[in-house]
Amino acid sequence: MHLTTLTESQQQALLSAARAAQRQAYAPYSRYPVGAAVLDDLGRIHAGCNVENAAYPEGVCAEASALSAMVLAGSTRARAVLVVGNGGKHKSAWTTPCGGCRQKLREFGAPDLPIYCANDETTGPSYTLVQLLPEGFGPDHLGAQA
Ligand SMILES: O=c1ccn([C@H]2C[C@H](O)[C@@H](CO)O2)c(=O)[nH]1
Repeated sequence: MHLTTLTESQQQALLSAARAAQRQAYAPYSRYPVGAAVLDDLGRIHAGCNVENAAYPEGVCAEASALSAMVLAGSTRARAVLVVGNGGKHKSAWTTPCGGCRQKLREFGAPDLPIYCANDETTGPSYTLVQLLPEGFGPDHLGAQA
């Protein structure tokens, strides 16, 4: 895999944390379990899974869940994110963060925040946050720093 900015041990830890989280997903409606893992500025990993709801819009994405765990643990800086979903084997089907989650990542990540895609069998492409959310609005616009 090509998580070049991370150590091999961090890569493997992110991947296994996200895969373990995916197995815990509560996705009875979409049947599309997702796991996410965030590496924070202290080198810690925080995982999350999607948690759906009978009132569909109340569902929470895996990335949002992982970011909440990071904030709960006392960090507001994400250094890398890995998302695991099984959309299919075609390149276009890799699970990338939804629009809302791209904005949530913008709150806690630099423009070059690496976002890695994987499924439960293999790893996929990676992107930077600015690639997925160009010209995004963030804390800096408000004179704030997360
Ligand atoms: O990056 C993504 C994409 C989708 N989902 C969830 C939302 C919903 O529960 C299910 C289907 O969209 O997958 C995530 O958690 N993260």
